[in-house]
Amino acid sequence: MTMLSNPASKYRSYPVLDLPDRTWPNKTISQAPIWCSSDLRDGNQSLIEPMSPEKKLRFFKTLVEVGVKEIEVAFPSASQTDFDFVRLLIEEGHIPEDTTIQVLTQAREDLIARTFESLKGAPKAIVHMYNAVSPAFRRIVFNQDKAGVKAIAVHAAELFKKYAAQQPETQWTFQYSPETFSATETPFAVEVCNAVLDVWQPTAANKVILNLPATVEVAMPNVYADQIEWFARNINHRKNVIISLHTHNDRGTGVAASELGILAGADRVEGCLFGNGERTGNVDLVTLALNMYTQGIDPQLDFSDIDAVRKVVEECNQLPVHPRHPYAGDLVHTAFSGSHQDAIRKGFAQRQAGDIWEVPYLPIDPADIGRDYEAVIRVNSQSGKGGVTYLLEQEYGIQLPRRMQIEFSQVIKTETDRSGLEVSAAQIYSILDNEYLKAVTPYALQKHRIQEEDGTCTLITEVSANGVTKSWSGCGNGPLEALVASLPMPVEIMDYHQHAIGSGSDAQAAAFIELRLPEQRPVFGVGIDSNITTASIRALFSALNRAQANAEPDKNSA
Ligand SMILES: CC(=O)SCCNC(=O)CCNC(=O)[C@H](O)C(C)(C)COP(=O)(O)OP(=O)(O)OC[C@H]1O[C@@H](n2cnc3c(N)ncnc32)[C@H](O)[C@@H]1OP(=O)(O)O
Ligand SMILES: CC(C)C(=O)C(=O)O
Repeated sequence: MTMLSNPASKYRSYPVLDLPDRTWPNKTISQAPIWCSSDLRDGNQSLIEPMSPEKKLRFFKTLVEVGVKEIEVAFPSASQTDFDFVRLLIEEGHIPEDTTIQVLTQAREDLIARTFESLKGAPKAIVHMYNAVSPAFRRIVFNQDKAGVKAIAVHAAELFKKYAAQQPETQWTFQYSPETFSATETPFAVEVCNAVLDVWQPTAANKVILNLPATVEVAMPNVYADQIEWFARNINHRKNVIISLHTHNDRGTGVAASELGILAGADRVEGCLFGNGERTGNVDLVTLALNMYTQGIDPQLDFSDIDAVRKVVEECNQLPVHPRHPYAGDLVHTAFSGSHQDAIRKGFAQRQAGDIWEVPYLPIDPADIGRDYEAVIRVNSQSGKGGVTYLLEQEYGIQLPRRMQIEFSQVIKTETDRSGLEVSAAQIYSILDNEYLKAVTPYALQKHRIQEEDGTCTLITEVSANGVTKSWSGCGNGPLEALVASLPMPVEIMDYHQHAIGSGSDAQAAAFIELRLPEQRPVFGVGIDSNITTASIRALFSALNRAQANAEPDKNSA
């Protein structure tokens, strides 16, 4: 089999509503929805190995810590493990007062009875019932017409009332999902939901949740948003109904669908952390929440330590979070490429406390979600001067002058091109050390002495020149001028910079000198020492030796 030249012979587009007066495109999200995690149900049912009770409990506690207030914890009629987990939460008192557990059941009496049984003694609970209502499911799965499928839902709604009445100690919230909602004629989905509401009779004090799943994502997110808006306009008891979204990600637009669904009037969102769930997953609650956060909206979920949350989720699901996963992936705050690094470095440098976040290429301050800045810039052969400079600054406090940034990044690029690998900050420093600080041939400074008299400085150096010890002496207005005067060859100083590294008694000085021998291109030298004059002298020798190395062999020999 290959892809078809005419896919229309096999695939068709799903129903699109006629909604010319749609309002959602003009809206913005201004507050967080009610969040419901389905990690322990939809997420769990899609795992290679479902979670053990210990893992489920660990995950549950993490969800509570993050701030999720509604947590779908099980499908209690599906397995003894799920049933027992609900019992454990209730009997061992793991459910905080402000948190409501939710459980799912098919619309079948035996399963409904078992589901209510699992909840005995719960102070409050959301009981969630579903049946698929789309044409394909009516025909293929239920072999029922519209009336038959509606009757399944209505009958189950009646059973909910019956079983709930037998456990009056619990404060019940009922939830109904017309499964495959997004692949259903929206008027029919409304018709079924209205029939369920006729049974449940929601009130302001006891609202009903109508959860509208994109069970399989079958169309673009704008189509889903139209369906939500149409549904919200036409459903009875709108004020007493919580419209909930449950998007999957088959087309890769689960997040977009939920966001547009919120614009279209939804009050609540079900999903999973980092997007686990059937097939391509449920909508990722972390991405949704942090998308809001980066628009200045309090998401009411706390991901201040996103890596700790990720660790729990990865260990419980036994699935890795992709390195490129929005916000949480290992590489998502990292720039390897030169122009990105340059812009990020400038963004950080120009930031003032209290500024609106505006660091190029970083939609969120990694520190807000517990990430440090170490991984923001990493250097490989795609990198430029900005990255190299940033790492030396951050890790070693060394601030290369601008022209030296250009020169040194070429030194690094030669190395990364040769190896094809990333270079760490430590490797960059080691290259700087070998190339500049250890540039001691042909001239190795042994010692120096400075005398100052009547504003004139005399500098005497003892130098090993090609292994022969020599003494050079020169005068000038300052040590550097005196040193240049002492050299046995003409040199021109093109640039000079110095700065302190660190503070207090451990402080060091870094000096950078750009020097040119006649008819040669300028090169930099670097010196680091606790004494600034010594650092400068070392920098000059470093530059001189590097210039000599570039010079033709028999030129300038002393
Ligand atoms: C989109 C979702 O994620 S929905 C949730 C899916 N999650 C799960 O299924 C959790 C695990 N499920 C299970 O362990 C099992 O399905 C059980 C224990 C719940 C039920 O198992 P079984 O009794 O063997 O039934 P099974 O799941 O195979 O369902 C098939 C029957 O139920 C009917 N059915 C399926 N869904 C529903 C529903 N929501 N409401 C009413 N009937 C339904 C089917 O039409 C079929 O009926 P038929 O036998 O007359 O043809
Ligand atoms: C049960 C429903 C909400 C579901 O999981 C889905 O449709 O994906």
